[in-house]
Amino acid sequence: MNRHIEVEKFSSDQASAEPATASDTRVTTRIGRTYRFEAAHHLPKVPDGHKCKNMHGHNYRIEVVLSGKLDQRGFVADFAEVDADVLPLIKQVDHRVLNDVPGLENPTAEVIAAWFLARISNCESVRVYENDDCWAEISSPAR
Ligand SMILES: Nc1nc2c(c(=O)[nH]1)N=C([C@H](O)[C@H](O)COP(=O)(O)OP(=O)(O)OP(=O)(O)O)CN2
Repeated sequence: MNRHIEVEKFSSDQASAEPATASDTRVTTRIGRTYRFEAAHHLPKVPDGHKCKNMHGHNYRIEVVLSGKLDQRGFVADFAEVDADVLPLIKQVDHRVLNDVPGLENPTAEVIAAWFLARISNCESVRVYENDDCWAEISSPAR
């Protein structure tokens, strides 16, 4: 009998809940943009004999995620604003030896992801692909 009452209460709570919309101030919306760059690197901290100790290159892909409430335009951020933050960073690494870039002396995918996260406003996470199969992702601490 008690179980029956609980089920009825749950159904009634569900029915009264407002469906969430993108402009609902209770919800957080995420947006993402993908960038690409090509760069050389070597990993100085791997043991001798590891193939990545040698200079080599990757066609990197990075996925940048921002989150927040919608502004009056209906944007978390204009993708053009994300570009304004990220493209100067891409310019610093594209067609470069990453080890020469300040902060990327040990340019693992993990370190590269952290380097971007620290430099992009309101960034929730960055995922760096070294190739189609291997990636590293870093997330901001909960805001
Ligand atoms: N956790 C991590 N592991 C490795 C990283 C890294 O950044 N984080 N990086 C490397 C090297 O950069 C290496 O070049 C990557 O090797 P691999 O995944 O094998 O990629 P390749 O492009 O060399 O792929 P092939 O299939 O060998 O052509 C290693 N580990």
